Amino acid sequence: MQQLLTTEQMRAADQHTIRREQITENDLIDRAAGAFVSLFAVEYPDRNLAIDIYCGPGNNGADGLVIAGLLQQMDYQRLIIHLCDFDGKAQPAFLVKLEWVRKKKLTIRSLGVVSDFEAFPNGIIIEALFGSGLNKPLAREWAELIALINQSGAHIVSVDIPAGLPSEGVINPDWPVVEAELVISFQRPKINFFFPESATAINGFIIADIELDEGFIQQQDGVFHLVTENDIKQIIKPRKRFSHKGTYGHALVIAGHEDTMGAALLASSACLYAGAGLTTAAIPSSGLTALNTALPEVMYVPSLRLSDKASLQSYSAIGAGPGLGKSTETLNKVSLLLDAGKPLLLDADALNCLAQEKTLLEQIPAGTILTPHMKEFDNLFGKHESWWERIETARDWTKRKQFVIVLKNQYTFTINEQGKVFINPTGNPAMAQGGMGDVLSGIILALLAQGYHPAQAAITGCYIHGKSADKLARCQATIRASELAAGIPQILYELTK
Ligand SMILES: NC(=O)C1=CN([C@@H]2O[C@H](COP(=O)(O)OP(=O)(O)OC[C@H]3O[C@@H](n4cnc5c(N)ncnc54)[C@H](O)[C@@H]3O)[C@@H](O)[C@H]2O)[C@@H](O)CC1
Ligand SMILES: Nc1ncnc2c1ncn2[C@@H]1O[C@H](COP(=O)(O)OP(=O)(O)O)[C@@H](O)[C@H]1O
Repeated sequence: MQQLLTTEQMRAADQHTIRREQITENDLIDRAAGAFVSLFAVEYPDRNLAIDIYCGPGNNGADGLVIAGLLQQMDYQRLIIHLCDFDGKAQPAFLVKLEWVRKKKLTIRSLGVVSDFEAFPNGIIIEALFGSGLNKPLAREWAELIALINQSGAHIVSVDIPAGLPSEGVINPDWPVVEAELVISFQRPKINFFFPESATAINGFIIADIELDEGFIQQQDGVFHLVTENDIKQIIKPRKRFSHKGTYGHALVIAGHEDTMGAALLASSACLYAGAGLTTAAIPSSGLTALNTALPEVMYVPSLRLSDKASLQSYSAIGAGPGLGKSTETLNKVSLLLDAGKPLLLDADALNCLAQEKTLLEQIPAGTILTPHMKEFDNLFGKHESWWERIETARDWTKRKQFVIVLKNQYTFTINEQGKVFINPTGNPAMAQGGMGDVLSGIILALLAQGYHPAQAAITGCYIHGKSADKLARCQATIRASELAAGIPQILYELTK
């Protein structure tokens, strides 16, 4: 997993690197600027582009100054530096780099008043006003300048992080923030890049490697981790020689209602494709013909027959919720499952019923996986004003009750029993269609049935789900949940070969 760092941890990594390599802060700024321009030149190769570089008073501004000098060395012809220091707080590193850049034949303007703002029409603004040193919302001249930058019509490229966006913590959508087309960030994405409230500030980001000590970074005791394909390859076990259907577990999918039988079919098919040895669907009898036609490999049990603990004993893992409907019957079934002593996944209406009977939350057994989207999460655990607070609540619950929460979103967060957060990098907007969640629960259930640890099943399931969608999205704009499910075996093949 890639450890994501808070600003404080990133500063510690800077200091560690400075000590270990016996370099100075100024050297690190040069390195950061060098890494920035290498990526910038790939994204914007035209040397005749008009580029305005807006520099603030701290190290972020110092980066901007060196970036300007390096772009000049790379033959970018139309560069103008704008110095912005409304508060008269220029930092030492900034002053050193200013002296350096003044020796070059570059146009340098001081922005005394905001109304002097100018930018090349259709040009590029490299925004280096504030980076991770932001310590309060931007106000007065800064807020006005940001509004002008955003309205300029220029392509905005931010250095490290858009000015005004905090690196971690609550993002208040009312705070002024630069709206960057691209952010070139150093070493690691900031934690807040993965929260939906950053959407206004960030259209896309790429990471510039500034060669901080990776060993030190990975040793930090961080909460947030970005999942990588390598991690997933290490978790997934290839199918064994001499194995048989009994080796891969028996999954029970409790899902579907007369009007929502598709949810049960989607979850069951994903469970099959993700490799459960046996899959049984507990659905209303009205769905039997559809089940036999669409998924002949899946067995059937009338949901009414699952009436006591003994009736659940033959299953290796149970997933309940997709399309079940909010009813007393569903609530009774969920109560029974909480006491079944089996690896358990609760989704959709199973969660909606728990939300109506909150005392049951305390009875959720350790190791259970809950897969809510934002609305289901808030129904269960209370309304939240920000995603940061939502994650804090999820961490409190998982640590206290030892269950796992999969909070679904563009970047789905899996929160494990220790309160660690694992951010899923796969997936895309072509997935924004009904039925996707049903497929996700089917995949995770299949992994649970195969004996994967709950948090690993959740992390791996999210990755496979998004990766199957990413493959389809290479040549199609929208994806049906059933297509995504059918793509799972190929993804598993790629991840295990
Ligand atoms: N490891 C890394 O990530 C590295 C980061 N570097 C750069 O250093 C930046 C951080 O530099 P700094 O810590 O100097 O911070 P910034 O350059 O982000 O800003 C610091 C200055 O802004 C002031 N300030 C903060 N919030 C303000 C507000 N709302 N209104 C007015 N003034 C405000 C502070 O008092 C301080 O004077 C990073 O974003 C990055 O660009 C690189 O230069 C070196 C390595
Ligand atoms: N824009 C997107 N980017 C990445 N993943 C997405 C996107 N839109 C939806 N998804 C994924 O699709 C699934 C939707 O789940 P859910 O809201 O429960 O859907 P449903 O109830 O319709 O099955 C989640 O796993 C979510 O992460």
